[in-house]
Amino acid sequence: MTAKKETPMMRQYREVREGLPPGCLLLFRLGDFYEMFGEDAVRGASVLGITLTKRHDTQMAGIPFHAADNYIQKVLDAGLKVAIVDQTEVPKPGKLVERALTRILTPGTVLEEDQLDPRSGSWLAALNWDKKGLHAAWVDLSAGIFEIASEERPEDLVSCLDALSPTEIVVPAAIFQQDLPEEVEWLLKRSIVTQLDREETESRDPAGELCQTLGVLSLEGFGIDAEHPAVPSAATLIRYSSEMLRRTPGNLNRLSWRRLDETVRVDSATLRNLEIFEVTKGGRSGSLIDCFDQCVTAAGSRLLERWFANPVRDVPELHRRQSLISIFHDRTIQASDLRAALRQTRDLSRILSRLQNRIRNPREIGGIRDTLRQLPEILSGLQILEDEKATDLANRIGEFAELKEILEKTMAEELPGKLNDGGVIRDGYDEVLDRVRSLARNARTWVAEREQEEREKTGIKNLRIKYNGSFGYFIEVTKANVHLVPDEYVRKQTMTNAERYYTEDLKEKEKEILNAEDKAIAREEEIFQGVVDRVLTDADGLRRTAEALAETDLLIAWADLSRMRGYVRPEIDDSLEIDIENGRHPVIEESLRSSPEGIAGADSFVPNSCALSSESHQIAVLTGPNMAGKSTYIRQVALIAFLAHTGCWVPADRCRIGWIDRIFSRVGASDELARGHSTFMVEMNETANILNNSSERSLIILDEIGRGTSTYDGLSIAWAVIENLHGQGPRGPRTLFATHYHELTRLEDSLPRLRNFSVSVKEWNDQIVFMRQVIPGAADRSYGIQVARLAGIPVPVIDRAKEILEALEGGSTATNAPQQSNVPTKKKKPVKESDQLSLF
Ligand SMILES: Nc1ncnc2c1ncn2[C@@H]1O[C@H](COP(=O)(O)OP(=O)(O)OP(=O)(O)O)[C@@H](O)[C@H]1O
Repeated sequence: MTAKKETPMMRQYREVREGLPPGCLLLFRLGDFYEMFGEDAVRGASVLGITLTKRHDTQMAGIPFHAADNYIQKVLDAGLKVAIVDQTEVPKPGKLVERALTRILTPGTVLEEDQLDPRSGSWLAALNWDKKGLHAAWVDLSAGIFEIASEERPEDLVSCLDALSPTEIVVPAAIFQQDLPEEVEWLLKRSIVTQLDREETESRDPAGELCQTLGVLSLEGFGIDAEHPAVPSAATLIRYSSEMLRRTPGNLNRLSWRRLDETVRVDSATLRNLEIFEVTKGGRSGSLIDCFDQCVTAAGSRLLERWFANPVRDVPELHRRQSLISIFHDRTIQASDLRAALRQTRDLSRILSRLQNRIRNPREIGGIRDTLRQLPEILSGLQILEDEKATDLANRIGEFAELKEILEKTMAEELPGKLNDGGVIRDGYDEVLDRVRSLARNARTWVAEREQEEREKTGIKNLRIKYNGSFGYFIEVTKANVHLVPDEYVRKQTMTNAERYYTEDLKEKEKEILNAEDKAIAREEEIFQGVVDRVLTDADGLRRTAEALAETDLLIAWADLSRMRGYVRPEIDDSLEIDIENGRHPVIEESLRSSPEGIAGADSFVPNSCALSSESHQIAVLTGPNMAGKSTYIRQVALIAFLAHTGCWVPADRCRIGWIDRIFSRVGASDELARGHSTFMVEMNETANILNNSSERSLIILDEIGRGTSTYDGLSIAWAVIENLHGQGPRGPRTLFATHYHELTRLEDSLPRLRNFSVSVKEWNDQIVFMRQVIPGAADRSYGIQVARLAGIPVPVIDRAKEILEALEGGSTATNAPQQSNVPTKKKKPVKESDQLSLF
């Protein structure tokens, strides 16, 4: 049997297919469709839910070219890459059209508007792990941000990456042959991972490669040594992105080194526990970031995400952000005018990134023009404030008067999404273009007039001259009037109800029109490219402007919500204290505002104060009934501390915080269970991390540690943990410890820097009323049974529980209750002094 001869087009296809990286779906442009063949077609059809067909034994599936974006998004969501082969010349009859691989789209390298979340960064990260620690580089190609970091303790860097939530991570395949730290494995499990071969990740001169892309002679200008252990990861990212974009990224000119000791470290567990970016059950709604995002521009929201992912210890920088909020807070009218102007701006930084990577779209150039139109108003809006920091912000915004004039002169007011649609360049700007356009217009008028003439000549009242892509211009006559058609009409196509004809002079005109239109589009393209090149000469200034606009938007949004919600400017200093007067939990406060009936009947948030000092009142042990508000209180303190380090104002009447190096939390464990650890193991791992890594500058919140094991073991561990955090020295980390172990309140007698607090409740007719107030002193009872009743436990069970409790507390056995010695009571010591407490 002879092998079937390969067609030239299939050769074209095969040549590209063979060179593609694994996991790619190849979309091959065939006229108005992107086609997939063979295995790609089978896979694509199942991912996209489209029909699989077969032609000459080859399986095929296609998607319309014009609707490709939606389909591409689905493929990327399924974790696959998409290779695009486009036609690179205008098809000519009888000749194989030239095609080329123009892009490989991967989740971390997409730049197209439709495939990016406007309010979230799109991070592509590269990791490497060796004896010196974990090394990483990450880039947002859609915004031109490029950073590296390296840490001896992998968990520190993992939490920094966790906050960024990379859409794709590239790693050398060999990394999996080593024993990876558990945190790294966990991070990789949650992302789309691309494994690269050795030759793709190793380079003789990674620093040199980086310099070339960034357009610099050395990395020293960025404060980065060529031997920095994360430099190879950064070079890997450049190589990988270049392969996917089919060119070196054109919008990277800076590399920053994220020094984690300049930031407030918030480990991954704490990010999740405090629901900073996502709520525990998944999704952004109800998270802290959601509560603080009231930006009017997408770039403002992305900046908020970056500031939340990178809380800083840099007190002057925090003061700068706070002062600007303060000005916008006080000058409401000016701030609202600025906001109105910002609302009219477009996403400059993403548009620029696309242009710099040769993804051009006339509407986006219109977006730049629309933004430039707003700049004078924004500039004067900032200058009018007559404030040094607002002026600094204004100084980062350019005017671009000349560029604006060029865009006004050249670009039409209403712009099409595609260059080929025509109508991009204004009438009157270019003589050549005007001439060809008027030829086309005249010819079209000729056609319209001709229709009228033909109707009169033939007496066919409903005769129409129409146009379609495959036949060009034709005359359409309904079947009933066919007998009136003159001889010179040439029949072209028969329809159910009509006949279609052409005439020689109509064909001549058609040629003239199409010719003129082609010429017009070619001329428009030439002018448009000139405009794009001109925009790019201002790229650096435009990018700086975009950053300043995003900052203005974010700070005005924060000022606005601070005013609406009654937030205050926190004082941040070098002290070792936290002093919050009437603090509130920002997310719960807002949710109570919108739904006035909480489960316990609360109708508004009850504020509570907090005073901690590493040197005097370092540890607060918080007791109180279930549902009283212990977790809420300790979380609210951590959230206020977190917010203060982003520059934001905080929900309190007054707040002073000595800067914090790390925020630790040990609360909740749900999603950690997925790692295959028991609740108790997770709890102990996290506690070990806290004990080993906290300093006198840290803030720790601990919620019921020790509850995952037997009461005595748990209590003993909790007791020893508090003693360790207190330590023997003069100071220790500021700590809030919420617990149901009332025995721990006795530590106040032996540890001078520990204070007891409780959340108050009142008893009324055997019911409890939650007061939500944190007061000095330990709680007297647990009220667990009353809370169980509130939760809907059946009455007989509640009654029986009461009997058992009474029996335990009174030592009676009349109710057939368990013996007191088997069940720890809340009021009694956990065990006999001699056999347990002597340990403490
Ligand atoms: N200060 C407050 N003002 C108003 N409502 C509050 C306040 N604090 C807590 N709440 C409400 O009470 C509910 C229970 O609070 P929280 O979970 O903090 O209690 P808890 O003492 O930690 O309970 P448990 O010991 O059972 O874990 C919260 O979901 C919230 O709706």
